[in-house]
Parts: sequence; structure tokens; C-alpha cells
Amino acid sequence: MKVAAIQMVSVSKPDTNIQTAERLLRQAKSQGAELAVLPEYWSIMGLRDTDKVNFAEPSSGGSLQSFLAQMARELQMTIIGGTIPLQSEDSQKIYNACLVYDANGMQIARYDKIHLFGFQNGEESYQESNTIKEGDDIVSFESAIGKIGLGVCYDLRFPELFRNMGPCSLLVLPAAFTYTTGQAHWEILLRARAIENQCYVLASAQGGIHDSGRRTWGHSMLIDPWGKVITCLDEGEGLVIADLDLDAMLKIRSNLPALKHRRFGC
Ligand SMILES: NC(=O)CC(=O)C(=O)O
Repeated sequence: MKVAAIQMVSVSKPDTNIQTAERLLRQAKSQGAELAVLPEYWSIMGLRDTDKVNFAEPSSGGSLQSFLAQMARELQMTIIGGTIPLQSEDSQKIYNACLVYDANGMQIARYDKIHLFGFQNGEESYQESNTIKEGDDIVSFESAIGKIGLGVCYDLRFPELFRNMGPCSLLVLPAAFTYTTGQAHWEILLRARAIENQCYVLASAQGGIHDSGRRTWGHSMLIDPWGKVITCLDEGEGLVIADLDLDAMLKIRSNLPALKHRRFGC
């Protein structure tokens, strides 16, 4: 299966971001992608956190959900819709939700970001819990290539989340790592999750300077189950696309059966 990760530098106008997402999804399709993932907050990343709340849709439907469903149906592609803001029971807070659509445009999974980012170093300060309500449920779904597990951005730092999914063929991570933390940790963490779970990791990122002044790290990439980076972007919009080789994954698991050697409770 050919998979693509789309990278964006989302601006403060959601309509412009939707046009960019559509263009890049069409490009992924034209290059043969059967599955594509958008980055975290692809429609609203350019806005300040407090303004993002105003763009939240009810989970029963909205224009972002219609867009994702229609693109999946028209392009006949599984679309992992990055994250979009969905309303929660608390009017001050939204879910940072990752919705998955199959090639018929049916929503087949929803994951709400569980771990909420907090960081301050004197120059930058982020506190996602001010405006985001955390999810509670670990989510994976079945596909033609086996189980696909979902995480969002900061979740990458919590290996137990992915371990608790059971063996997946592919972990998918829409993200918007900051420039500062991404430069230091992004690739190392992604490769660690691929190596310890002996599976592919597909990460789509925001990468550049946004209208809000925030700078993100980019470096969307696909990593194989041996921990090798197969393809990677730098900053700026674009996409990475590559084939998954499940036989190679099974060979790695057979040569080095670390998943079977786990000792639960130790
Ligand atoms: N932006 C995030 O959610 C996470 C991040 O930047 C980090 O973990 O570093």
C-alpha cells in the first residue's frame, strides 16, 4: 500500500487551509496514494488557541467533516483527517479530534488527543489544557494492511499509548511539534516508536512560521519497522509518499522477536 503524509504551514484563514489540503490530497492521489494523512490542526493552526474554539463543529457533522468525507469518496482513498476541532460538553473547551474516513467516505474511527501539550522555557509557552478537553480512549482500526493505530503530536512522548494498542502494522501521527522541541526530539521519538513496536510510523506535521507567530518543525516522514527514515520533508508545505512492505516488517519481527519477548508485569 502506498501511503502519504501531507505537510502544511496553515494560515489564519480556514478557507485557504481547506484549499491547500484539497490540493495536496489530490496530489497524493495522483502519485498513487491509497491512504493519506493531514497534519494536526490543518484547518486552524494559524489561529490563536482561544480563537480555535470558535471553529469547533458538533461531532454529528459540519463543514470540515463533510469536506473530509467528500474528498475520501471522490479520491477513493482512506483519509486520516489530521485533527479538527470538535465541540465538547464544556463550551469553553474543544476536542482535538482525528477522524478517519474510508474510500466510501464513511467515518470509521475517531480519536481525541489524550495527552495535552504543556511547555514553557521563558520564551515560548503552550498550555493546551486551557482550551482542549482530553480524550480517554485509545483508538486503532483495521485496514487492508492490518491494524493502524492513532496518536496526535504530544502523544508521541507516551510509548505506553502505542503499546496498549497491541501490534499494529502502521502508527499514524498527525502533529504540529514546535520548532524548539521538534529540533531536539521529533525524529528520535518517531524512530523509537517504530523500533520498539516493529511497525511503520507515518507522521504528518505542520512546518513553518504561522500567522500567529508560532513556528513549527515540519519534517513529516515515513519510518520503517527497523527504524530507518524512508522519506522526509524539511520545512514548508508538501508531501511524503512511499510504499509499505509488510513482508519486510514480518521478517524483522521474525529475525528479532522482541514483541514476543515482552514480559508483562516486569
Ligand atoms: N505541539 C505538541 O502537541 C507537542 C510538541 O510540540 C512536543 O511534544 O514537543
